[in-house]
Amino acid sequence: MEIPFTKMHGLGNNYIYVDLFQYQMDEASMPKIARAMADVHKGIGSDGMILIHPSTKADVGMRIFNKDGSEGKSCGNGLRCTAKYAFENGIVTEPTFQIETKANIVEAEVFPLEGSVDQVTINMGEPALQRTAIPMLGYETEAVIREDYTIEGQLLELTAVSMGNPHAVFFVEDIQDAPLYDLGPVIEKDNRFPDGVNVEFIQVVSERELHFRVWERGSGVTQACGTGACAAVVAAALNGFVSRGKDITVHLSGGDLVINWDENGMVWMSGEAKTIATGVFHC
Ligand SMILES: N[C@@H](CCC[C@H](N)C(=O)O)C(=O)O
Repeated sequence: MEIPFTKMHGLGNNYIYVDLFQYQMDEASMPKIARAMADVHKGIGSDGMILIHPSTKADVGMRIFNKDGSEGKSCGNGLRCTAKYAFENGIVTEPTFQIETKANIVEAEVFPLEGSVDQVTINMGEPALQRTAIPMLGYETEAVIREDYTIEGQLLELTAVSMGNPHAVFFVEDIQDAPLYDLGPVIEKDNRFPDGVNVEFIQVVSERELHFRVWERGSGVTQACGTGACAAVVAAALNGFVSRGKDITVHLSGGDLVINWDENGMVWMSGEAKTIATGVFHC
C-alpha cells in the first residue's frame, strides 16, 4: 500500500493525516495502519493517525486513532489541524465551517494569511459532566467534582469532564512533581472508567493561567491535548479557580492554548496548527 499523508501538529501533538477525499482506506485496516504510521522506528512516528473524510452532516469529517490503534471520539489539536487542511486544500472555501467528529459537530474558524492558516478557533460545544456521560462507574451524580479518588494507595481529588472523550483532572501544587508517568497509565486503565480515560495534572498559576501535563488514553505522554486543555479549564471553573466567560491561557508542554468556557455553556479553544511534512507511507 502507498498512502499519501500530511503530518501536522498543534503544540507538538502530532498526527499523520490521511485525506479520504483523495484516498480510500479499508475500515478494518485503520487501527493497524495507525499503529504502523505512529511507530517511530519503522513508521513515520506520531501520536496517532487522523482521517479527514467527506461528511453528510457537516462540511468535513474527522476521525482520530491513537498511537495504539484505538479510536478516540474527538481531538482538539486534530480539529485545528483538520480545519487548516480543509481550508488550505479547498475542501471548504469560507473561513467558518463545521467539522463532524464521532462525538459531535463543532464550529471552526480559520484566520488565513495569503491562503495559509496558522491560527484556528474551534467552538468545541458543551462539556458533559454527569458520571454516566464521562463514563465513570458509581452512583450517578450531577457532576464529579473534587471527589476522593484512591489509586495505588494514594488519595487524590478527581474532577471528571467529557469533551466528547473522557478526562480525569487532578490539581497539583507543582506541575513538575505531577505523577504523570507513575499514575497516568494506571488511571488510564482503571476499571472505574469503562472506556479508559485521558489523565491531566493541572497547576493553577492565577485566575487566568494554568500549567498542564497530560497522559493520553491510547498514546501516553504527549506535548499537548486540546480536549484535555478544555476539560482542565472546565474543571478549574467547577472548582472555583477560574471564572466562566474569561480567556484562560493553558501552558502545555508544547505551547499555549486559550480556552474560554462561555456563559452559554460552550467551550472555545484557540491556538496554532502547523504542517510538518507531506509524503507517501509505504506499508
Ligand atoms: N490529543 C487529542 C486527544 C486524542 C484522543 C484521546 N487520546 C482519546 O482517546 O480520547 C486532543 O488534542 O484532544
